[in-house]
Amino acid sequence: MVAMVDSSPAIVGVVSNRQTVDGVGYETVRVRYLEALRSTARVLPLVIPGGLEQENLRACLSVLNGVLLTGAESNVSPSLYGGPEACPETLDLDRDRTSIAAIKIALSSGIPLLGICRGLQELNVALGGTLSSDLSEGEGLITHVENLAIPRDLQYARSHAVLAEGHGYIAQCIRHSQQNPVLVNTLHRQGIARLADGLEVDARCVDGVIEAVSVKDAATFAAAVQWHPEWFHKEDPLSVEIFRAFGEACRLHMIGTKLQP
Ligand SMILES: N[C@@H](CCC(=O)NCCCC(=O)O)C(=O)O
Repeated sequence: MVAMVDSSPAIVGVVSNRQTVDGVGYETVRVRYLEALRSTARVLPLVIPGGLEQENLRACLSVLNGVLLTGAESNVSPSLYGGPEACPETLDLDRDRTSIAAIKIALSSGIPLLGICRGLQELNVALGGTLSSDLSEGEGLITHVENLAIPRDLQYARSHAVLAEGHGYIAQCIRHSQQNPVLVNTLHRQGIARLADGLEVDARCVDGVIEAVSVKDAATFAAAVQWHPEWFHKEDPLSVEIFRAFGEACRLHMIGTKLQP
């Protein structure tokens, strides 16, 4: 008798951005994130549109084995963490609604979660933390924002060191990659101000800014980074480590759900 091997891939939802160009609305995801999921995490990405109703989002997550929260130019609405009012053009309330709800459902159902840049900020806010709306106003902080006047590859070049601390998922990835401290890229204006109680710090920049976090006592991989591992997902040892660890957790989730009666 020939044993049947199920080769279907784990499926990872990617929350998209709502953007308006020439008066027309679009849901967008940068292709680099989808490529990192397909070729390095070895999972199948599916886009989750922003602004989904709670019921439909639950239905969506019930067939997923992981959630990726990408970076975005838009900021998390300060109304979600008691911050100062922001210009509406800088926000994406549809994405906020979907991401925050998706984080809560994923964590309560043991679905693996990876946040990148805005995704890290969403995770902190979803769990009750706050954000600094402009890190450049903090005394003694290095520049964390990208220079938009230079070519894209240079904007994503490694620019400052982060040092692992604790034993969370990203701290482990950094140590496995055998580079600690490790140089990362940086393309964000905002950052964590007060860390949510449910999170632990996995890495910090030399200036003290929190650069990576893990969910305390999570049932599975649930972590986020402030830098952009998707940019070097094929060749950079730490980026490969992060996407592989996430992919592995998604496959374990898939096997677990298939074994359930
Ligand atoms: N707007 C926030 C988050 C910054 C961020 O996620 N940048 C990534 C932009 C590129 C991308 O979409 O991947 C902040 O300024 O801190």
